[in-house]
Amino acid sequence: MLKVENLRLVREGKEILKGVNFEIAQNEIHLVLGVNGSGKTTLAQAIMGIYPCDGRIIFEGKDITNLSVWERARMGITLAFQEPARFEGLLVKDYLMVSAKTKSMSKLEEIIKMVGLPRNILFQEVGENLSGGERKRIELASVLLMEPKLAMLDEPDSGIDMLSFRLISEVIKRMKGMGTSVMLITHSEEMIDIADRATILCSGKVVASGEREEIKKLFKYSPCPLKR
Ligand SMILES: Nc1ncnc2c1ncn2[C@@H]1O[C@H](COP(=O)(O)OP(=O)(O)OP(=O)(O)O)[C@@H](O)[C@H]1O
Repeated sequence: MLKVENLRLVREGKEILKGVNFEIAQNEIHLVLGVNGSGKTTLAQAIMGIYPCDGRIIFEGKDITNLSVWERARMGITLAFQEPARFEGLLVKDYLMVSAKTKSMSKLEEIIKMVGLPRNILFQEVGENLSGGERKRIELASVLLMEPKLAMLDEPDSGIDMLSFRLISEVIKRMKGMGTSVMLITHSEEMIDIADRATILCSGKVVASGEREEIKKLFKYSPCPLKR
């Protein structure tokens, strides 16, 4: 469903993506692994259309390289940020309602339960009062409510406890069950077990892409062979 061809991206004179090629199949959980600074977040931002880049991005057979973020979002692509949202004064229910495809309180309640949060959190503010883990789950709830075709999740596993880690893994599997393809960005190999396939990014290049177990072994052996 997504094909990235020879993607190149330069920011402030630095080449961050150096000709990235990879594909995500329909209804697949695809893990993008890479050490810090390998370009994972930049790749997701380029696919979302946040930064202009050279190369081609094909989504469901259409060339979307020159489309805006909003046009891509309308086509069913979404990106959940690494640092979850903070909006002082905005209630969780209102934050979620903006992105929800089905705008009903019962849908919000169902999803908030799915991500393991209590119903009353809907009436709290999306701000400092919530922990990082809670805001991560709210971010995940907002992605679920969008019902996207492709969800790119940037490090949903960072800064969370083991219990939340299991719950987030379950939610990602359910996303797949609901027909969403998932591009999962992480530098932890623990999340690889829920993936179907994986890609290793290193210094802005794809060094391997393929079956989960094969990539898991490769990453353990040599997480970034291009780095000296
Ligand atoms: N605005 C910018 N200008 C110049 N270089 C940048 C800019 N933003 C990011 N970079 C550089 O691009 C490289 C890739 O960053 P990116 O955040 O995409 O990596 P990452 O793999 O997601 O890292 P992490 O695992 O630490 O989140 C890094 O070396 C970073 O310093």
